Amino acid sequence: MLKSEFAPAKINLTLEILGRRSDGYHELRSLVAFAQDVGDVVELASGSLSGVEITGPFAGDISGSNLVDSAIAAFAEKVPGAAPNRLSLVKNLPVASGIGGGSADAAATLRLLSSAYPEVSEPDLLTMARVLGADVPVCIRARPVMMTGVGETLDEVALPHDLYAVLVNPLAGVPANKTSQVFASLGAATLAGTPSKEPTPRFSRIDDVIAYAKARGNDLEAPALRLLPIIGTVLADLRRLENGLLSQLSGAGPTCFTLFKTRSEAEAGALALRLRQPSWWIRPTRLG
Ligand SMILES: C[C@@](CO)(OP(=O)(O)O)[C@H](O)COP(=O)(O)OP(=O)(O)OC[C@H]1O[C@@H](n2ccc(N)nc2=O)[C@H](O)[C@@H]1O
Ligand SMILES: Nc1ncnc2c1ncn2[C@@H]1O[C@H](COP(=O)(O)OP(=O)(O)O)[C@@H](O)[C@H]1O
Repeated sequence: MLKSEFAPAKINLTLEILGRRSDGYHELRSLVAFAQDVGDVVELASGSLSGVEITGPFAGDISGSNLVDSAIAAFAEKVPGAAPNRLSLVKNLPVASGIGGGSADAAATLRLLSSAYPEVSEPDLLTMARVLGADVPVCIRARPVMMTGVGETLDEVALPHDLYAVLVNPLAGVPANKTSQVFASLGAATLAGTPSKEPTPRFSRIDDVIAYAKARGNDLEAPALRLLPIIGTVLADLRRLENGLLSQLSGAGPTCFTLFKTRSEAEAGALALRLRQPSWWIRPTRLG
């Protein structure tokens, strides 16, 4: 059996942008969860050459160098003598969509490669992850966290068990530098110092999560809507779904989500939306 790692979709249940740093990056505060059964798969393949072969419905949409290759290179640099590896990637997640697909793939690659090196710890992987992208550390964890800094500070959060979502992407054309355009369009103020840290929230019931997410929202929603107005249609359609508790944008978009209390409600929501919008990518999932 070849080894494989699941690379789950990341969902920003909230995304507050606290200000712009002098290096152009933004300090943020985000409640992040992961889809339990929607994601890419990174697998060790046979062959002696280092590199990645890509299959799956969105294999053709990755432009430029693949983050899996970058992760292989980052691992080889930090672990001298690491054997070259041929990997395969099943690309199930739409590319550049605000659910961190590339970051999840890079993180899954680092986890997979490290499984042969017990001396490589999670802090080592988090250090490698930081240089690959702001969202890669959180995808190393792949568990619910409060994410702060530019994405490198991770505080574990307990989410109620029964939290379900429908993820929706309209598969509209997205510009190559979408994330930096959305951040730039926000026009956030320059930070004077390090933002003060809030206590990590505690959620005993789903209603606590909904109240928190409603109050915090996603600060990138307005600039993302300016860049991709179809996000407005997605959110309007999601907000009409029966039993939906909250509909919001994830990351810099354009993927949006609606939260539900049960799997059957999420599945019914996905089915209803597929009838209205057959060309959209629509996935019900459990969050954790
Ligand atoms: C917005 C978020 C929220 O989770 O998610 P996505 O929409 O990408 O899924 C992330 O912060 C995206 O992380 P990631 O996609 O890894 O970003 P990077 O490749 O490091 O940076 C892409 C660009 O986004 C901007 N950027 C990113 C992160 C951050 N904290 N501040 C920023 O200003 C910068 O302009 C940077 O040039
Ligand atoms: N394995 C990969 N999967 C997805 N995108 C990748 C990958 N490798 C490189 N990329 C590039 O990274 C950029 C961001 O992709 P992605 O991580 O899917 O976006 P987002 O963070 O918005 O969900 C895209 O321009 C894409 O071409």
